[in-house]
Amino acid sequence: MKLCQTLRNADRFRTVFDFGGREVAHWFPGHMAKGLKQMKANLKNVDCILEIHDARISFKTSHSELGFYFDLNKPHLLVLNKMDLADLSNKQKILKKLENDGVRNVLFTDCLKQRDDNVKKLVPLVMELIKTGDRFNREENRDYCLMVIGVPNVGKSSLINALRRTNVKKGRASRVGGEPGITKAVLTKIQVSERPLMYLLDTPGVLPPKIESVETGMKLALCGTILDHLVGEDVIADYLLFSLNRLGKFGYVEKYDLQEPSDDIQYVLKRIAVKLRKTQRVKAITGVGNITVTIPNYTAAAYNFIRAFRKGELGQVLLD
Ligand SMILES: Nc1nc2c(ncn2[C@@H]2O[C@H](COP(=O)(O)OP(=O)(O)OP(=O)(O)O)[C@@H](O)[C@H]2O)c(=O)[nH]1
Repeated sequence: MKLCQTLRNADRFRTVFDFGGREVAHWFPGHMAKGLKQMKANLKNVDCILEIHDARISFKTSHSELGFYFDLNKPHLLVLNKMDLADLSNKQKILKKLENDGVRNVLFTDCLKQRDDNVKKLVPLVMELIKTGDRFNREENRDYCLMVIGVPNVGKSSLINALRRTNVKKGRASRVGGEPGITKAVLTKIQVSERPLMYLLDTPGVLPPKIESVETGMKLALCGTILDHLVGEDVIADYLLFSLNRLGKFGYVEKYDLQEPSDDIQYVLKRIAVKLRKTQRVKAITGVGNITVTIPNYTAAAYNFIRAFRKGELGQVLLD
């Protein structure tokens, strides 16, 4: 039954996405190199690195291409955040793949949840890693210091806030934003636990310098890592449709009152625009005078489609 569906889908939907000669280099601003340099310079002041990734792009992409890998001697914990948005039905496979890549310490988190049990596990887990490793020049320090690194908008500030909610019980420490690049202050030191006394160096979101494929760049864009306008909302929306169809996630059909799944982004955006009344009235000149016609606002529809995905309204996915 599943095989039949797969074969039917293979007939109906694109199996490869046409990136139209796009180049990733244009999407990544140069200031990120500065951020990376500052992080590297501060590594000697930390006991453990928290590398935070989006659980929807959790393994293939992140560790063949996105790993920061800059100090393999430091204890390292990979936090896969936004687990509420990820399809984790095959979690064991993800963990196995990561293990094959040499990543053994992994924690899935949902930082928006008021009390996430996994967030609670973070400090004890980090302590275990630090205790079994070598603190080098930090042996004398009574307090512990972590560095949180990750691409923009992945939830670094939210993780810090969740840690503080759990372990320090004081209000918000880090500003949380919906647009990539909101963590502007470089390397702010924030307390995240009282016992043991633990601080965390928050860093600005940076992309690793080497992103090999345009497809990885597009997945990052889809998850809100790169400012939409740098990539283009129309192409992000099309890649989203391509991905949903490929994964058999057809929640958009019911949400936007479509008759059936479609691979045609113009058609889907038109239906979304009609459903959400995102239409524009424009003047058209005809042979018999000016008339006003109503046309779909494709940009507004694409915006809504992408936002719905990012909020999890189109279902949980694993983009790798
Ligand atoms: N669904 C879901 N959304 C999350 C989670 N964690 C963070 N977010 C949302 O993701 C967006 C970015 O979160 P931030 O904490 O500002 O991310 P950041 O990595 O500090 O962002 P930069 O400052 O751009 O580097 C916000 O809209 C958060 O509400 C999560 O676990 N689940």
